[in-house]
Amino acid sequence: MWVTNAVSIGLLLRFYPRVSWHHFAVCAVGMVVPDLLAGTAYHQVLIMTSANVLTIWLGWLFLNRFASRSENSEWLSTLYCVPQWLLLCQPSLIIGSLLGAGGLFFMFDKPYLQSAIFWYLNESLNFIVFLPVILAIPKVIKSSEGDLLSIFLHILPSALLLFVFIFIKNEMYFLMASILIIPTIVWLALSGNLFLTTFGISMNGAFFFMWIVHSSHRHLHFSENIYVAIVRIVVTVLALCALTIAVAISERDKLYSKISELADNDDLTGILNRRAFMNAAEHTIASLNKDQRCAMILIDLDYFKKVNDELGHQKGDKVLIEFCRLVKLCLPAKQLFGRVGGEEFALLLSNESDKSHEALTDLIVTEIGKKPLIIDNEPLPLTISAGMAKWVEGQKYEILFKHADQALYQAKNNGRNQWQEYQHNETLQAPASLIPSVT
Ligand SMILES: Nc1nc2c(ncn2[C@@H]2O[C@H](COP(=O)(O)OP(=O)(O)OP(=O)(O)O)[C@@H](O)[C@H]2O)c(=O)[nH]1
Repeated sequence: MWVTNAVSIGLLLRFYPRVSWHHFAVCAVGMVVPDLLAGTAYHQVLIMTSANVLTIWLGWLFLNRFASRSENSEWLSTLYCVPQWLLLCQPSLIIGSLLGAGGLFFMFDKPYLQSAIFWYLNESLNFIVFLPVILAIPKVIKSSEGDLLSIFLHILPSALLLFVFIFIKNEMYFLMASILIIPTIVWLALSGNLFLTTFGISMNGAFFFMWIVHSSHRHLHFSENIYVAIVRIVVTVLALCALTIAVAISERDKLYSKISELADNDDLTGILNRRAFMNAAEHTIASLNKDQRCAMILIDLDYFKKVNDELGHQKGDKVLIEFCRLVKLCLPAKQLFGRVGGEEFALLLSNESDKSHEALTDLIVTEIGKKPLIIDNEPLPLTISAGMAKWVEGQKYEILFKHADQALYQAKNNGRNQWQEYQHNETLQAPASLIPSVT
């Protein structure tokens, strides 16, 4: 029963703006039926259901109007949204619990007022345990794709605990389980995985819920109720801390990958910039063994200054973008491609045979030179020149780059629209397949 409020608000928020009064009515029915089945008095059911539906409606209204969402309207994507939920749900929780417990007090003249404290505490716990899960699941499941083994391994300890405690019907075990699981939740939170953290927290909520169901706290004295209330507050605060840590870590990771993407990629073309290409190429070259093959190709657009001068810098930018798109289409996966100068680009081909390095260089130069690029629906003839140098054992990045540059220089000197291979005896050889263009 208690759980339904948080789950209902979560679902209503997920399906906003399709929510209408029908949905609140369905929530009410969902609350009335279990109470009636449990044999609760009609008046009592009416008061409790009204208080619950009011809690849902107010909570939905407050969250919907005042809580922040990210640009793509996703919940649970900003750090401050976790404490924000709690804060925004407070009025609905307080009003709902006071009305529910107060109504019961006036109608039945029993000491129901102190149960307002329980009503409120239960709701707070549920809001932390269930609301984030409902709001986060569609998003975090998406982000966890491809990591199923890790999800399984993380979930396993919680699932085992749950299994064990379901079959041991002793209320103290449930309480112990909800405390024992806390290190697992902290571990999940520190891994920054929102999905697993919310899963762990909901497991914890389940243990705790079972403890409440199995325990006879409803008939305890006020001082014992206070003890139960303190345990609830501790569990609630721990769950909130874990959730906040997980959100903070996943936010930090997102920010970090955004920053490194901005730092490594060229603004205009999106491919690696000079520094990132050099770092990645140095790393690849250092990891090669003598049996592996690798080649550096430097590519330069022919007479690019003319494009800028005649058509403008903006068109020139579009040419660079389109050129990169075409090269990427020709490239096999995991090959490094970077912009190392204004209109100069570098490729590091590895894990291919010598033959295919040559074939690939030939393909790129021929493919781009043989058809005009289409820029703003207009054809624009463009040719490129390239220099290729094969890696030999022990060679460093700088030397390989210098050799490719020398071969490029030779290709330019030989009339452009062609590629040259650097020869270790310093003599350069023109491939027969390409005819130099006249521009
Ligand atoms: N549109 C645009 N032009 C750029 C960019 N970076 C460099 N350039 C231009 O690229 C041109 C390079 O000119 P040059 O070095 O003379 O080379 P080229 O005209 O291609 O002649 P060759 O390389 O000898 O065939 C210059 O006009 C630069 O302004 C850029 O990001 N966008």
